[in-house]
Amino acid sequence: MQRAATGLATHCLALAGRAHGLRVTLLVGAGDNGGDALLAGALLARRGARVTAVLLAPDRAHPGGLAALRGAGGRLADLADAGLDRADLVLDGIVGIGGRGGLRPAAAELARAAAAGPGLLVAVDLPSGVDADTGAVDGEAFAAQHTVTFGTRTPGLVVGAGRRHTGRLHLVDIGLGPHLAAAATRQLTDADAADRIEAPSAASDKYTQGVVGIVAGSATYPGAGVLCTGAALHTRPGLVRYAGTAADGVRAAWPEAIVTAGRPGDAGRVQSWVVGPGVGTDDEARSVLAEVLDTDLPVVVDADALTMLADDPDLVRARTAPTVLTPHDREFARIAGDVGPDRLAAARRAAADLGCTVLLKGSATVVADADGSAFVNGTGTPYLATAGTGDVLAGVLGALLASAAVTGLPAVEAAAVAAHVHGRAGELAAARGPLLAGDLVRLLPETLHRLREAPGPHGVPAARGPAQ
Ligand SMILES: NC(=O)C1=CN([C@@H]2O[C@H](COP(=O)(O)OP(=O)(O)OC[C@H]3O[C@@H](n4cnc5c(N)ncnc54)[C@H](OP(=O)(O)O)[C@@H]3O)[C@@H](O)[C@H]2O)[C@@H](O)CC1
Ligand SMILES: [K+]
Repeated sequence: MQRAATGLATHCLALAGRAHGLRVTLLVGAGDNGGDALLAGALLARRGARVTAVLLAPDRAHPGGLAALRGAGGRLADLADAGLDRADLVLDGIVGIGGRGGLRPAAAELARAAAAGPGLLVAVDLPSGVDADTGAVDGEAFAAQHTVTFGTRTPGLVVGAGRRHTGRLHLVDIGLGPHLAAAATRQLTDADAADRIEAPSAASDKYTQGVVGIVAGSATYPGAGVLCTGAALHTRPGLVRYAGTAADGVRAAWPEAIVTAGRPGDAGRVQSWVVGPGVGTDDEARSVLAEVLDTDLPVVVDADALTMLADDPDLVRARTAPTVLTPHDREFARIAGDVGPDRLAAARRAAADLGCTVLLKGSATVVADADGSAFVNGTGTPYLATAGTGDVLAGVLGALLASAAVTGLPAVEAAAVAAHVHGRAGELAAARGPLLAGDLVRLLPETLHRLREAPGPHGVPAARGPAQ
């Protein structure tokens, strides 16, 4: 706890820019979260801050924290005299990972008053009122501008409403060890993603990198085919085959692809399929979807194919090869019912029911597998909410699944890597403002290069480009 409190106080000092004369209000619950706030408040008081603690349960406040604050010259105040209308900094130690259900009335009132006041709002470990596991908020929650969290990124900080209440996230290492890796829900780092994308070696040829087949777009709307094929080509420079009625548009845009205007069966040998973006939902599209799902190859089912699948989900249940569904919330609802406030649980439920991997797109994309293992994506930008970006994600994922068929990477990890890469490409493209989906395609090689150069756990780049 002392380590957590020291890290917390250090972040507060950096955010406030000074300690001397700083007016700090601590909102303190009865658990260790309140203890962290009291201990950090004591450290700030020793540096000259004017610290006031408001105790929600005076009889049960953390004794060590309370003694430390008193010893450092901090003072206690009633709920009615919290000073939130004049505080420079508010530390939310009402409740952390031990919280259950929505905030109780007194706690909710403090969260509201803090939000209405002028102080910088910093949550201790987790904004109070946010469900640590799901990010769901039932009623009121502390609207943090910054959250200082300990040891690991709790899923609730990055998914659902929790993400909006977290503000900027700061991680304090308290020596908990690698429990992120052991947790059922993980978040990839750049180094994790790079480790899972094999760089081509001198021994590679276009087949050993995996060949992806794309069924996307239509004669009238070739755009989805062009974006999806371009994304696959820029992710794995192996071989990309295209089959469908957008053949002319795709051929003109990407002479590197092998293109047929025929059916998937006419395309030649592939190791994975992407089916759905912009294909429509007519009888021809339905029969093409059935043909692709009838193969024993990994398949990404996206966009229109998800709409068609909603009429016959058994097409996926019957498969033995990996299937990855990539719905946004409305597509998800057609197949598996409303997403609801708990996105991870919804994705896990659908994955288990259909026996596949579900990549649920949104401001925080989550990926779940039938066995319950799951990833919360940590990359991206609101600018990604624009036409065609889903076609790009499907192409990236198809390419990674094709190489996964060679390397043995589980489909759920390929999906998590695809979401991570897609988000990083979005961040790169959005550096100068709004982005177009085509920008993502062009920036994929640079994005992958940057991931490989990202520091790994030992401070060296995770991967050093093509192996010799
Ligand atoms: N674990 C670790 O390794 C480390 C943990 N650390 C820290 O410990 C924190 C976890 O501490 P914890 O387990 O004491 O629980 P905590 O979050 O303080 O909540 C319990 C209190 O909240 C109350 N309460 C509950 N629901 C509520 C609601 N809806 N609305 C209002 N109140 C509600 C509940 O009340 P009760 O039900 O008892 O009446 C009880 O008083 C963690 O977040 C981190 O900060 C670090 O120091 C470093 C190492
Ligand atoms: K908190």
